[in-house]
Amino acid sequence: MPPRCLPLLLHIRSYTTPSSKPIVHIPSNSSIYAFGSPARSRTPLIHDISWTVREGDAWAVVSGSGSGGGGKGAVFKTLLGHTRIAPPTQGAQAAWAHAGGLYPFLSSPSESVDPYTKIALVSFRQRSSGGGSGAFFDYTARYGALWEAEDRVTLRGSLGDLTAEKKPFFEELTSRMGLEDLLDLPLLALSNGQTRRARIVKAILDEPEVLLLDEPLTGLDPPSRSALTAVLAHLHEASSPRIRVIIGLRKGEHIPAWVTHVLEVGDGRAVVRSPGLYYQGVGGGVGGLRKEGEKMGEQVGKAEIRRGRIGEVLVDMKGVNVSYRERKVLQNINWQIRQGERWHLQGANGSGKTTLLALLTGDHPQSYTQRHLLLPSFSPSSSSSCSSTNSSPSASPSSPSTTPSDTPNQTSETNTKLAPAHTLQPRKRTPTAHLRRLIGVVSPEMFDAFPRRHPGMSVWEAVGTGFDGGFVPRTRGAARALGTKEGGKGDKGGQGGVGWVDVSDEEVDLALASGLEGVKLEGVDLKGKEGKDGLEDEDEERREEVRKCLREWRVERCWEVLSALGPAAYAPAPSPSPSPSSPSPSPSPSPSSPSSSLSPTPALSPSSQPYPTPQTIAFARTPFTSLAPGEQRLVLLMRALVGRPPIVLLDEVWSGMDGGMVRAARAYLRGEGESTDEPGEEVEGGGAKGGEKEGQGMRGVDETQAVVVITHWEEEVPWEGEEVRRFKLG
Ligand SMILES: Nc1ncnc2c1ncn2[C@@H]1O[C@H](COP(=O)(O)OP(=O)(O)OP(=O)(O)O)[C@@H](O)[C@H]1O
Repeated sequence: MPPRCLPLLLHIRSYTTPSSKPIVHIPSNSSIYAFGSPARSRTPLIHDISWTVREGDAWAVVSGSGSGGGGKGAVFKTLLGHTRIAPPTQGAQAAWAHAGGLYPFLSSPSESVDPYTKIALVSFRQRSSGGGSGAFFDYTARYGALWEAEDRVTLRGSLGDLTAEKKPFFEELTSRMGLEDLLDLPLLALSNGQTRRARIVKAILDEPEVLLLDEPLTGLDPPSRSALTAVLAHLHEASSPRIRVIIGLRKGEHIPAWVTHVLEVGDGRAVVRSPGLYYQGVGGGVGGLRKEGEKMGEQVGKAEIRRGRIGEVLVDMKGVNVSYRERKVLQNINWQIRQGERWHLQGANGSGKTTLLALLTGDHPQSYTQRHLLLPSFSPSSSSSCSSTNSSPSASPSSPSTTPSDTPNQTSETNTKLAPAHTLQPRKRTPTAHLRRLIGVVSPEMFDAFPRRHPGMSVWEAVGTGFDGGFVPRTRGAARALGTKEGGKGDKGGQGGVGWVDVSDEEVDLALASGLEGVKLEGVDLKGKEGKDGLEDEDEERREEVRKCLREWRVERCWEVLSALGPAAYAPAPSPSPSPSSPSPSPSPSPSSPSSSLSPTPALSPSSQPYPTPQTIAFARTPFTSLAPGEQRLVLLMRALVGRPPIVLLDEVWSGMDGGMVRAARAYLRGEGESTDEPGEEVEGGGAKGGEKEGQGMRGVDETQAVVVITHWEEEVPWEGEEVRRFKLG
């Protein structure tokens, strides 16, 4: 896409003299509140904001750290009329309203205009989910034949009817944005980057007066990024159509050259900066990812490689192909993924990265037709095992066996080691439900599809769905078990089920048949006591012990990820009250509510404090839907990690998160908290010097797990150098 200019942009409509009134105006020292909160009794989302956008300005709104992901989100909500702006005095309020309110340039004494019909937002969120109902929607539909009429709407059809006058502009724009060859594809078939570009093009063609683009460059490959930046620069200069663009960026993200002003939002404050000054305040790397002077990834990968810990094969594909009629998307792909490996999956938008991952997760129907696609599955013939370590999964065991014969019956002595618990099988023979348990996924599709309709689903419940990779909270028995009376309709667990995770009969069976790791199960004979009287009773007893054991491990895991990635890690607060950035009405924790299961091992704490802290407990109870999008993303990352699955897929994992969240997540993935808290110095030959707890505690992924990261930004991969392997799709 050569950087041609867009002459047509400038001539499509006759130039109209710009209004001398400001485009956006928030009077000095105003506060912004979520709707429904009384002015003086609640913490504002943003306080002391003064902001005026004038004709010709080009603004970027940047989330600073400590914003809880709601920083720029709160500003965008305000621009869309979804918050209440409170000027400091009644006089200021009256003057502001008289001058035209938030959008003075749209106020006209002669005609009444609803300004919000003139404003459009394109967010990093990809597709509309469940028709906006919050129900789960099948994000895998695009991989199969598209049957429904609505699924067959083409990109061209979705862009609306074109007048003859607009047609040249349309052609120029779609060509510049690399969409011309995709116009006749079903909208649903487009890749994430293609969809994002298409949505921006549609918004431009609709010619709003103000266009809000939240993280428009996220997920775009470098050529698409340059093309979009150039189009936006021309749009900024164009007098017709006159579209004022305001972009939202993460702190540290590259600020396009045409941006003239920056509004930085964080910690409930908004500060105006010039882009030049702003650059000085930002550390290196993308998205504020790297701390100054930080050298990434020296501890984990290299040490593990030295120790020869790179392990068994988890995925094996040879000659893999995917095509849709004549459109060949993947051709002859050979790839092996092993334990301990950290992969960076690269490729331009539309090169097939998501398709490849959908083969691994079994979501893609063509995964069944591959001749050589071996995936992990629970091995029915491997023996049970129960580890005394804390770092490995329960019903999501982490050490594979390439052949069932590698796993002879084990005694209780071997139960203290990582035990083989799953095996490689052809996709055809691998139940998809097993793949859901064995592969943790964060992706734009998952973010969009994750159901938000479940009444009051708490953060705890959302995280807990990661144990089986499903979408339905698993806290049915919580109210009874925890002895709470609060389990009303929609809150079956009482207090959001916090401190409880159900373990199904099927999971107990799986644990008994395939292995059970990471769980203290002293004295439980998983093989049964054959020949004794009352075998049935003993079986039942054993099953209940296994269930209890799994449940305790799961509860502990939930607290670990919530502590490592929750607000205590990204926005530590001195008191348990919710941070201003969190719009959620988190109940403050009552000292009586945590049951004994709310007090897991203090040694796992990221700081010297025992966890969970009151702040973490309050966060666990918060309704998932009330979180800012960045926080929801982080919760879905917790969900992907909580079961310690052997494979973790991180697709565009940082979008929507602020700098503090990204840093907390990277530190957890790389085990930085672990090395600071528990010295456990790594030594050649394995083990850890003086570190009984090596591999335990605050390490998001360990050497038995493989991670695949998909991003167009090298800097976004949490590991670097020789510890990262690269797989590039052409
Ligand atoms: N049902 C379909 N019919 C035709 N083409 C399809 C269909 N589904 C996907 N494609 C095409 O397959 C290609 C690969 O899509 P995929 O989502 O895997 O790309 P990607 O590498 O993940 O891109 P991005 O970086 O934008 O996320 C795209 O060009 C897409 O248009």
